[in-house]
Amino acid sequence: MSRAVLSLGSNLGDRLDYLRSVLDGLREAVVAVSSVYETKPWGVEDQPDFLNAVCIVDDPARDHWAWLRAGQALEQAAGRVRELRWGPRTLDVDVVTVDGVSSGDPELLLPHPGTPERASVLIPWLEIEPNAVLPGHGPIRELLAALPVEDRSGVQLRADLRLTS
Ligand SMILES: Nc1ncnc2c1ncn2[C@@H]1O[C@H](COP(=O)(O)OP(=O)(O)OP(=O)(O)O)[C@@H](O)[C@H]1O
Ligand SMILES: Nc1nc2c(c(=O)[nH]1)N=C(CO)CN2
Repeated sequence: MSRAVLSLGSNLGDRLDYLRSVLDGLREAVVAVSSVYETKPWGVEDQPDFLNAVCIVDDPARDHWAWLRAGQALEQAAGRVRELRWGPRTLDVDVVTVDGVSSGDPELLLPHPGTPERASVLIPWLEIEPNAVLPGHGPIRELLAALPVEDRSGVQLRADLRLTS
């Protein structure tokens, strides 16, 4: 029933391993995975750089709430402690979009409202889905082009780090 775009982020501990834990945990549902990017922190700037990636998952048995719960369970398994909003974390899994679903529920806003401003989501997403459209906002290629150049240059491909073999 639902195909979702998930954004993955980590800036504490073994960052790559935490991102990998998501792909391991959702293995049977993963249909596409971006490269890994090293990104300058937005929101709270005085914190370590993040590794970010985007994956697309598809599972007829899961609805949008199930994707949120799956992401939260993986965050917990990574020992994530909720402290500061936009602060450092071992693992962050955000549900960016779920096909055909829009939601104003604060527990699960869809599409995720931060997406149009976040080069750390748009760049990896564009890599695996170049023609993607963010519902209510337009083609992600255009959203990315509209961001300040310094936002885009803060997102660097780490070709040496791989999530898949
Ligand atoms: N699309 C969504 N994906 C993930 N969490 C969401 C979404 N919409 C709302 N939430 C809610 O956001 C709450 C806070 O999530 P979290 O601590 O990851 O925020 P954050 O990563 O600091 O900020 P941001 O959501 O802006 O990236 C969660 O309890 C969750 O229920
Ligand atoms: N570059 C980057 N910055 C962030 C990120 C993230 O994933 N990437 N996540 C945050 C927590 O919401 C805060 N800031």
